[in-house]
Amino acid sequence: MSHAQAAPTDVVRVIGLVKRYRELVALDHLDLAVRRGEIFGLLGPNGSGKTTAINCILQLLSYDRGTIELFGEPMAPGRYDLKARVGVVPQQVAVFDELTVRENVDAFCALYVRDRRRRRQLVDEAIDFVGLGDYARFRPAKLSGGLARRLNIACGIAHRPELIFFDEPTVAVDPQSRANILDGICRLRDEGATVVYTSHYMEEVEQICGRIMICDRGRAVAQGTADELKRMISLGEKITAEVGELSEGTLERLRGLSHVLSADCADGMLRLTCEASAHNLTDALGVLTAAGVRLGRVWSEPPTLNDVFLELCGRELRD
Ligand SMILES: Nc1ncnc2c1ncn2[C@@H]1O[C@H](COP(=O)(O)OP(=O)(O)OP(=O)(O)O)[C@@H](O)[C@H]1O
Repeated sequence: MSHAQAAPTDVVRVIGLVKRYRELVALDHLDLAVRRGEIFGLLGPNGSGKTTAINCILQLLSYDRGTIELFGEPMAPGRYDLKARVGVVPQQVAVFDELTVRENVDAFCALYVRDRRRRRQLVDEAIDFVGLGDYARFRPAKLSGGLARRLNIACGIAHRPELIFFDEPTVAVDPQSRANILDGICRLRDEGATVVYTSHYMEEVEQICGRIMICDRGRAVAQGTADELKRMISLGEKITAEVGELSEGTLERLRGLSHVLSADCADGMLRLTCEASAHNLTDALGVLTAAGVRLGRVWSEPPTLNDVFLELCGRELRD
């Protein structure tokens, strides 16, 4: 993959990042460019290097090679001026058990904001933002998993950072908190923040991210919008049909259609994969009808990001 293009609006720019843990190459010449005001998705299976990349960018981890710039300036462990402009919501909930919800948010905000009055306002806004107003006096142990995640988010965003990293914030979260979290991330973007969002949930990434980088084994496999990624693969359409008896000859005729990539039948289900074409369904139905095949339900689906991952990396996104 070519080096990330520098653009004046890039908020994060990473070039050739290499991180090794002994023999294991966790990041293998990773390039990354995140534009101001976007939600940028890092999509990859467990162990693909997403957390390592974030920790290197934040200088929480040393790395072997590579250049990292934030807001157009070189990032280094001592650049507290840059760090103050960044918010982090780590994968594991990391809060103080002995402090209340409100005291926790205040403690994190105090790392960046000295003025007490200003801080009181920011803390109130962050608690409101994640919908924890009724729990402000609770200690974290009393919160459900989803509410604890929301507290984690409030702690990461209270100081109004321009750039926010969310590392898998919806893992093991109930649907209501998940919707609240995704909605909150979009609102942060709408208010002007730039967001880097890591996940192995393709649906979430597709739902909220403008551009997406697919990563695997520490490498950037492909990047673009979800539509651009889907156009990078040969698969354009998946057709499924409930069928009665189907002869090997009919299957062969389906395989012979000009845009069909594969045709297989098992347990009364016919599955076709096709290149993008306007006539896949009518062509397939033509063959099936001519052969007198009894049909039940028939449906067609566009590729998913899992299909993109499968074709580019040779395995499922979630294994
Ligand atoms: N401290 C460590 N020592 C040795 N290997 C590590 C360490 N931390 C991470 N790794 C390895 O580096 C690779 C990348 O891990 P990383 O946690 O960055 O992936 P990830 O995409 O964030 O996945 P996950 O969602 O599971 O955290 C994995 O193979 C992991 O086992």
